[in-house]
Parts: sequence; structure tokens; C-alpha cells
Amino acid sequence: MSHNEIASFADRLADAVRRTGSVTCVGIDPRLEQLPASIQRIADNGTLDAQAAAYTQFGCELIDVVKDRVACVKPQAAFFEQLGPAGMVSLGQVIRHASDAGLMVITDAKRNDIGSTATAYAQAYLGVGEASPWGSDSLTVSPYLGRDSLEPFVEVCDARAAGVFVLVKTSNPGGGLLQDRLTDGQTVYARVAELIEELNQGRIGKSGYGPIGAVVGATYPEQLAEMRAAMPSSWILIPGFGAQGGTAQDVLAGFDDQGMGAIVNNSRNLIFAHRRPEFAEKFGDARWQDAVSAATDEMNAVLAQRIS
Ligand SMILES: O=C(O)c1cc(=O)[nH]c(=O)n1[C@@H]1O[C@H](COP(=O)(O)O)[C@@H](O)[C@H]1O
Repeated sequence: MSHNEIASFADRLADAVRRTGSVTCVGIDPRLEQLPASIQRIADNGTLDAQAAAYTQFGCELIDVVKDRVACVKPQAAFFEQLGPAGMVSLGQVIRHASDAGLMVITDAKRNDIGSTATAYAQAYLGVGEASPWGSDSLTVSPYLGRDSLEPFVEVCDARAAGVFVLVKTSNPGGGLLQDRLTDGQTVYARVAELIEELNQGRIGKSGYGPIGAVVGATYPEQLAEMRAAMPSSWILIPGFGAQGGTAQDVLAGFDDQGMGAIVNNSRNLIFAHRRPEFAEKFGDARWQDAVSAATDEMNAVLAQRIS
């Protein structure tokens, strides 16, 4: 399929959310020691290649479990990079499997650099089908290098119907050291939001959203409300739900009045659901896929109840 024939990233994400009735994003953050025993066994010989094979198997099986339950997945590049070249091949296989399964893929690699280098990152990651070697619908990026570092991503988003999620207000406790600083009477994160809103102008699709999304943590509900208002044209990726303490109540302010415009990531509490006491007893390690589906259904239900 040519990228010229496909709808914009923002519109495809809106369609996927509507089709699945889910705003959950399943974070694919594999950690060897937390994988089910049947998957860990693949890595028994202790090599990075074997561990990468385990990550591929886990990622693909996980995708098969959630593909009809959620709109999108977010593979976390760090865990794959940690394994060297074999891990990067595994990341590519997992992205491809998700895309083939009809899921929207956000590759979480938090990339960016000076403009000319940013172009290379954008070309590498963005665009499905034959458009890019990684084949992601979207990528997380840092705004730290300024507007000219984001513009190459915007150009590639335009050319390939792709999207990015720019770090605005991150979920970690220390993010405020820089993000909350006041400059000209405005926080740094609010200045980033202003830039995102500017970049989306002229690019807004029928969903009402543009290709430049924002990352705002579930752990900062007040700032999430502030950012929803500041960026009416921006999809918000909300991480920090579950393991980091964010609740359904905390993420409500990220949605528009149609219950759209935001997706809520959960990694550990979904993908390792077989380790959570309430699911461990019922399903155990051997039925880890059932634990993932139960945890995903539960998160979908809790969010749907609050958002509607
Ligand atoms: O960009 C992200 O997705 C991200 C931004 C942020 O502010 N906080 C944050 O936790 N993340 C990512 O979201 C995932 C959260 O994982 P869990 O805490 O296991 O749900 C990890 O892959 C983080 O790298």
C-alpha cells in the first residue's frame, strides 16, 4: 500500500480507537526476569541472540492476544537495544507483527538531534509498508533541541502519513526540574505545548487532530488538564497508568468531550499480568496470555466507564 493512499496518522488513530472501543495502549517493555517461564526457556543458553528470540516470541504472542482488544501498542526500544543487534532485529519483527495485525504502532525511542540528523531518525522510523525500515506509525521524540529539530519529523509525517509524540510533561518524579521551570512567565512544558499546537496548524484531519502528539504523564493530572486545553489539536499519549500509580480518575482530563484525543499506556501491569496477585492465582504463569487478556479487558472497562 502506498503511503499516499492512507489516511493521516491522527485520523487512523481515531478510527482505531472507535473500531476497538479502546483507548488503551499496550506497552511492550520486555524484561527477561519477568517473562513467563515458557518464554524465558527460549533464552536458556544465556546468549543475547536467544534472549532476543524470547522477546520476539513474547512480543508476537502478546500482540496476538491484544490485537482485537486495543487500538495501539508501544514497543519500548530500550529493552531491545539492550540486547545489541539481535535485539534490534527483534524490535523490527515485533513492530512488523503488530502492524500486520492491524494495530497502530508507536515506537518509543525518544529520539531527536539537530535537524539534519533528525531527518535520518524520521526516515528510519516513520511510515508503514515500504516507507521505512522500522515501519512505525509514530515515534516518541524529545523537544529539547528546539523547533528546527522537530520540523524534519513534521515533514516526514506529512510525506508518510505518520505521527510523533513529543515529550511535554513526563511521568517521572524528576521531570519537573527542567520541564516546570518558568521562562517569560510560562513553564517550559507549556512552551513545548505551544510549539506543538503551532506545528499542527494546517495539518488537522477530519478527526480534529494533527500528526504532532504530546506525552503527558498520568502522574500529573492537573497538568494533564492544563495541557488538554493548551493543545486542542494534539493527541496525548498518557503513560504512567498502573505501575507508576496513575489511575482512571487521573487520566480523565486528557480526553476531549467525545472521549477521544488521548490514549493511555500501560506496560508492566498488562504484559506481566500473570505476576499480579489477582491474576496469578486464577491463571498462573502457564496461562499468561489469559492473564494479559483479563487485565486488558479490565483496563478497557475501567476507562470506558469513566470516559463515557
Ligand atoms: O514516552 C513514554 O512512553 C513515556 C514517557 C513518560 O513520561 N513516562 C513513561 O513511563 N514513558 C514510557 O512508558 C512506559 C511505562 O511503563 P509502565 O510503567 O510499566 O506502564 C515505559 O516504556 C516508559 O519508558
